[in-house]
Amino acid sequence: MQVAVGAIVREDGRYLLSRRRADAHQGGRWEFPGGKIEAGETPETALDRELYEELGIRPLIIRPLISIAHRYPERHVRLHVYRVESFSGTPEPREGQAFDWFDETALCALSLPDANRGIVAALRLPDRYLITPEPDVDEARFFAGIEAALRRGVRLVQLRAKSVDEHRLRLLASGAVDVCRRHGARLMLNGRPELARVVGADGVHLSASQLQTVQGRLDLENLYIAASCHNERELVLAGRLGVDFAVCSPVRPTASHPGAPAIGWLGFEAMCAQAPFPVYALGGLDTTDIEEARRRGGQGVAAIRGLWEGGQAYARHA
Ligand SMILES: Nc1nc2c([nH]c(=O)n2[C@H]2C[C@H](O)[C@@H](COP(=O)(O)OP(=O)(O)OP(=O)(O)O)O2)c(=O)[nH]1
Ligand SMILES: [Mg+2]
Repeated sequence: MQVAVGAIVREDGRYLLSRRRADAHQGGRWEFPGGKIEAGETPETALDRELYEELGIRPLIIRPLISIAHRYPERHVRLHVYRVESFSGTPEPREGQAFDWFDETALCALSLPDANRGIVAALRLPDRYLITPEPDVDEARFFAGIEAALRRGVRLVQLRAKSVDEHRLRLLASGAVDVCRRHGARLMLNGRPELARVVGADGVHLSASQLQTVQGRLDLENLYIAASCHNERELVLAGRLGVDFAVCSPVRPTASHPGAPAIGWLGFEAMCAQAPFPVYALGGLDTTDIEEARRRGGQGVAAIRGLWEGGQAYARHA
């Protein structure tokens, strides 16, 4: 079943959610308003009709957010989710449903249909994800580089330091957490979940090889979990593990991974269609590619060089 869904956002950043009728599928849970796409409709026209029928409003500015396929035991759905950034009219419960406006924290505490986990992640994540270049001995310059990116608006950072020992990684991670905190940004640690917790990181980023070793769902409570994926098999593993988002690469051939076969924008698009969570494009990209990544169904762009000091190389791995 194809479904059009609207994440309606108000000026104060709150989202409108309605309560599903007790006797409906997923009854009693909170939903983003929307409904079934009927024959002859596009997702956009269905969204327009549904929001009018359910709330008496007309969407004015909408932006594709994420597309999610989900199998409930009793039906399969594909949710075409839009961020509704402006609308006309005043929302009223035209079908007798309860509805309310929720900020991000309240949203995370609601009981939502299982398919909605990826919607909430997409709403909370930014459109760029900085991956740090491998740090060299000049740590001051390394932290200054992170700080400069944060000043340019980066809000999500992965500390990736593959060549350092555990002790130095811990120091670097603590320093990176501090810098990110000061800018209201989140830090993902490429490393062990225990270390992420100890240093106060916001999440852990798993390599594709770490993905192979985890069995079942990984429950890290309030830590974000992300993973690097290069093909659809790895995306399936990431889904089983319950990641919040993934990075798919390489979209273009890169200097840091010479010889790795590029997936191209078409490959990226196919991976986004498969993933029930937000996906960043990685590999030879910078901020000028964000629009393309979003058109292909992605959350945005992840980059080392492309988000670092205006694209300058920092070290040999950058
Ligand atoms: N509207 C909406 N549907 C969702 C969300 N998450 C989610 O899994 N779904 C599922 C639940 C349903 O199986 C399906 C929507 O179908 P529906 O039957 O409620 O659609 P509708 O509004 O056209 O319903 P109705 O007129 O028949 O009452 O999508 C969500 O956030 N919003
Ligand atoms: Mg509905």
